[in-house]
Amino acid sequence: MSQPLALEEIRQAPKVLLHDHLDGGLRPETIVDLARETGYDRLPTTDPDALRTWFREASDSGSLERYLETFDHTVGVMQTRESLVRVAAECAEDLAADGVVYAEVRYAPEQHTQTGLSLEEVIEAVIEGFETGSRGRGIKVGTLLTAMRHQARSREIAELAVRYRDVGVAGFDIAGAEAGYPPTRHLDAFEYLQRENSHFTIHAGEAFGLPSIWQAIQWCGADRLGHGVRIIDDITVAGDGQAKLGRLAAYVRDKRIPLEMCPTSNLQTGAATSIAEHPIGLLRALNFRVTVNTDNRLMSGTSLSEEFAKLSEAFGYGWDDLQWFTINAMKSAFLQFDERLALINGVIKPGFARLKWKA
Ligand SMILES: O=c1[nH]cnc2c1ncn2[C@@H]1O[C@H](CO)[C@@H](O)[C@H]1O
Ligand SMILES: [Zn+2]
Repeated sequence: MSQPLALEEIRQAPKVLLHDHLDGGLRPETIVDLARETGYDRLPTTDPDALRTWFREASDSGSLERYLETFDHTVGVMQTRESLVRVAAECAEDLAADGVVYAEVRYAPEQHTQTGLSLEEVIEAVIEGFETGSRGRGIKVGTLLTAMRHQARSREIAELAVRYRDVGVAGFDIAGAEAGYPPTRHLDAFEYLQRENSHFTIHAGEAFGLPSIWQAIQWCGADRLGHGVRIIDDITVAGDGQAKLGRLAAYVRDKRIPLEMCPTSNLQTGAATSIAEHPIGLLRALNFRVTVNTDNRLMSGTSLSEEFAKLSEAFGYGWDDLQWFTINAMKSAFLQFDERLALINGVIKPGFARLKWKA
């Protein structure tokens, strides 16, 4: 196995991030500032370093439901226009500093109306923050509007995703606890989006298995799968190493349905046991359209470069593999084809060529 790629070098590579939650990536210092400014008094600690550690440890429970409880604090300080603008701007800055050239960042507008903001005000504040934070930094950021799967506002949020699609919103998603809240609960929202020629991804196959993935694709028509790790349950590997794909796994692979994989997050919620045993290794070897993502940089104490560094160490991935994941992600973006092509040919390929030439 070759030498793992160094983190500092991976940071130089032009990367693409499709699955990152706005309320899962705040800087601890900012949480403390915003709590003070907005009168939020339920933080477990007001020391930024201790807070950073608290989020990571509290997210390590092995259960998605408990993992999601930590979001009370980030969502709690994101209830004003100013805080949303700041969090979005800093998100763009942090991703750009990590070498991300294109990102789709998601959040649930319905969670940010506790002190009276309208859904439109929330969406406009986040778009403004991303514009400010991206300017001059060589990054383009689109947003995905998420509806919470245990709530009943998905149709309304889907309509907003369509209304704002040409001005900063790239698509739609559903998130939250998966068990007990199947994607078909929100079928009307997905059917509406399909009639509107709109794009969406669905968190599926993370805490719940194949039925969730099957519904997301065959009932709801998802363009991409958030996580999708449990597709592994439809693949058997024989003693001689030959893999046999069931009908659903074959469909996902043959239709080139993008999997937004988030390795570290999966270890924390119990969806995988270690990076080395993470299904991403097999799925990449079988040529599924795998992409690498962060999910929640704060809860997982990670960045996209760090996710790649861990994978390089566990699976021996080199520059060609990283470029493959990156081009997969760019091909899967909710962005016009000509813009995707321009980024692949004008930014990603030349960027990786420089790194390969140096190596
Ligand atoms: O990995 C995940 N699986 C399911 N839901 C998630 C995950 N990460 C975050 N959220 C949920 O999405 C909301 C909007 O960003 C967050 O508030 C959190 O509740
Ligand atoms: Zn997620």
